[in-house]
Amino acid sequence: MYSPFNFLFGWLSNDLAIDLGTANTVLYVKGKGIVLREPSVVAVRQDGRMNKVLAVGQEAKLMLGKTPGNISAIRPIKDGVIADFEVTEAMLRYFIKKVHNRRTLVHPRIIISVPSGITQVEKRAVKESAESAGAREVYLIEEPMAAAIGADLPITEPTANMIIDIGGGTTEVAVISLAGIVYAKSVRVAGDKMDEAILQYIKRKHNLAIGERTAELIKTTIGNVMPEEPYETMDIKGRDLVSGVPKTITVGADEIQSAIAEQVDVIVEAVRVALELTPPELAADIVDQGIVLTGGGALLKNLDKCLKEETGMPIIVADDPLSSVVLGSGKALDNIEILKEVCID
Ligand SMILES: Nc1ncnc2c1ncn2[C@@H]1O[C@H](COP(=O)(O)OP(=O)(O)OP(=O)(O)O)[C@@H](O)[C@H]1O
Repeated sequence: MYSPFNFLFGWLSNDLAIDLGTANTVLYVKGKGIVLREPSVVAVRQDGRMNKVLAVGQEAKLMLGKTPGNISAIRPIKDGVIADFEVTEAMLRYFIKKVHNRRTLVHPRIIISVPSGITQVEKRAVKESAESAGAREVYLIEEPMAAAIGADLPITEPTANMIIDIGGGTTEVAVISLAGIVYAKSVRVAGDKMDEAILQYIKRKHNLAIGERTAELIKTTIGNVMPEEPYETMDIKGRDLVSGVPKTITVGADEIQSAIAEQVDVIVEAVRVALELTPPELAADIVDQGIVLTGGGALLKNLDKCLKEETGMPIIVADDPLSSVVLGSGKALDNIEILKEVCID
């Protein structure tokens, strides 16, 4: 409900929602909406024992695979969890400062989304890195819950809300009812594993070495789970593994489909298992209301069609799948009642 106090509080507040993703970090400021979206990459130079941060986000991503010996472009989040604590903290500190116009005295309340079913140790790492980066209070929310709120599903109703969130590191499949998670499964197969599979395929089939950025570009350009003839093609550059010199080849969408088939199967299987384990009354709701697809992986061409064919359920791609998680976390932050119900310890 609108109130001048809420308005004023929202305006003065520095509270943040953060989707600390394997591929992208997205920040939402209370009262303003999404204010930052950058790749979760940090370029670090090793000076003896000290590490110096050279670049963060987009600038650092451009350096992936192109750095000289003493500089490394690090992705500190792996499979949805913190793999490098120090670098994650430096990245968070940089992003928080950036959205608060480099004011260092700001100590916001922060809500961060985490994969469902992560360990206590992994949760503590997220909380501590946010605290070290300047947070006053840290709340955690499970990604599928945040994605469901962000996709405007009626999570507090006694009805099944089924969500599939496909990110860079994890695919989360969950059924939510009455603001609680009835079923959740997180599998560590998502966009990154598809990129890796494309990279290996090009190496094996075409004797061409490519980097992970090129592999991702192939996926987002001609990646298609059910391509049709005439197949889309793309010219890609890499290093010929036989002659050792740079070379350009043409790949087709049919090839990329077979390269990522194993990863797509894992996702389909996770959804099938979730449907099998959902209590019958809730399963009936899913038949009526369908399953909502979020995360960057939802943009993979025809994945929705393939999931529909494999499960027989209606599949709805969220309006802005790359933002669902952070928008949901932001909504929770805006509403204390929801925040109390959906946050985890
Ligand atoms: N058009 C597209 N087609 C296929 N994949 C895409 C497309 N656009 C983005 N992606 C993929 O989506 C993934 C990133 O999605 P998202 O930002 O939701 O993940 P994340 O939140 O960083 O990861 P996680 O939730 O696993 O920690 C990347 O693997 C990216 O390549």
